[in-house]
Amino acid sequence: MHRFPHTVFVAAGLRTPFGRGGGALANYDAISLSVPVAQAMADRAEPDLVVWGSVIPNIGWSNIAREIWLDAKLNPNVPAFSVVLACSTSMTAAFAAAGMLGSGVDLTMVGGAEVMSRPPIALTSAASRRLTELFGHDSAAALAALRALEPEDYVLPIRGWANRITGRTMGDHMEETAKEWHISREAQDALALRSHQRAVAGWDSGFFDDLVIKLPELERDANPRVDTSAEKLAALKPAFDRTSGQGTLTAGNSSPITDGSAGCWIANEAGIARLPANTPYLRLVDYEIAAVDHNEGLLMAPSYAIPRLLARYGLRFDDIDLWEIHEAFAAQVLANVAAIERDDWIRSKTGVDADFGTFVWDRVNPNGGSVAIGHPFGATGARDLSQTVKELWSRPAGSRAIVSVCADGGQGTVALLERV
Ligand SMILES: CC(=O)CC(=O)SCCNC(=O)CCNC(=O)[C@H](O)C(C)(C)COP(=O)(O)OP(=O)(O)OC[C@H]1O[C@@H](n2cnc3c(N)ncnc32)[C@H](O)[C@@H]1OP(=O)(O)O
Repeated sequence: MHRFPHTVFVAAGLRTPFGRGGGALANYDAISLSVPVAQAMADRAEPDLVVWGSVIPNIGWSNIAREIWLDAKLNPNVPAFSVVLACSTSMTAAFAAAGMLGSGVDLTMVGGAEVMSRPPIALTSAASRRLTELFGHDSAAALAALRALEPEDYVLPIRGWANRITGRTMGDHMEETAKEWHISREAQDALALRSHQRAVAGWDSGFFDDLVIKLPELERDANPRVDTSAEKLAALKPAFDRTSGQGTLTAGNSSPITDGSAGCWIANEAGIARLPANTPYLRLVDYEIAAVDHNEGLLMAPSYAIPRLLARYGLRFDDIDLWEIHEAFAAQVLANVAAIERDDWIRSKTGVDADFGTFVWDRVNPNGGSVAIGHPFGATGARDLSQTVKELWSRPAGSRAIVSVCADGGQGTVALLERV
């Protein structure tokens, strides 16, 4: 079975080091933080198309992909467009680019960025209507109205990283899902500790050296902690449910506020041949995008997408050599895996009637995940893809990987990759 009419490859790209919110990269914006990534990647090969995205809206631009490319002073004849699908933004950029290969588009640069340190402050529709009407006719009155703005005239579009419809944060939603799936604090902290230990080991062993560019302000991811431990994680107070005594999500087992930009390559055979000879790449066999109602769990869509994707190829858990699962929260990884381990749940929710066997936990995120590395929304998919490509590149031909990224809005993207 083939998803695409042609063979599609994902090749490892580059990213910035990921900075802590309010830290070394806080003075960048999503464009300026992506420029060095685009330049470093274009030094390796000029793409035929650029697809990029950033989740937090910015009033100063709309097509961020084109702005990055032009600010990077690269060939203006290369087209560029933007996509947004919450935390699955750069996964979606990859899928969009894969579908556009052919007819002169052989090599595409895809990715995303987020500067979570600087969420923009906007005005309500009513306040901006008042001002724009005045600015057209009476500048003095407009300036007076500007000075008279009240706190209720302002909007923080990403208020505490909240879902627009429910007004509740991602953490609030996940806390509810964790309770529903009986995900223990101990299991969450254990996953978080593993994430940090593996990310630190990945840096120490040089795994990240050719995946991450250096910036003057930061040369290595700032979030992975050498100084964390099971005891320190257990001592942290709940971050979202602070009052019931039942809260289990903490600053330690949640992905932190992060700044970063990441890219990778999507190409056909002709495009892969244009990359430097030592560039690792995998075949993008297929992908699945799922969407669920909020009440099913805001971050639970991967558990709908994964069974559908595995069943399409008759694969069982054991056939997947590497699972790269975005860790929005440790609890979200655990809840999604708990769901796909239950045959009855899979059957009733997805219509897939299959026995996938036993989930192999030690194949998950061998070089750390978003809890330790950080999660700049738009960049996470491209980071996950590059990390997967690099890891599976050292495995035998035929090895397979699943990359899974949950997203606000009850959506999720999952890719099936294979070492050729
Ligand atoms: C959006 C989508 O489409 C899908 C998704 O991915 S959903 C996920 C999106 N992302 C989010 O929602 C972000 C979630 N995270 C957050 O909101 C915030 O990080 C948070 C509220 C959980 C914590 O914020 P915070 O309190 O400012 O964190 P921070 O100051 O770093 O840590 C608090 C304390 O815990 C400590 N700590 C954190 N991690 C630790 C660890 N691993 N070990 C030991 N201590 C740790 C810190 O040192 C700090 O201690 P002090 O107060 O003594 O300095």
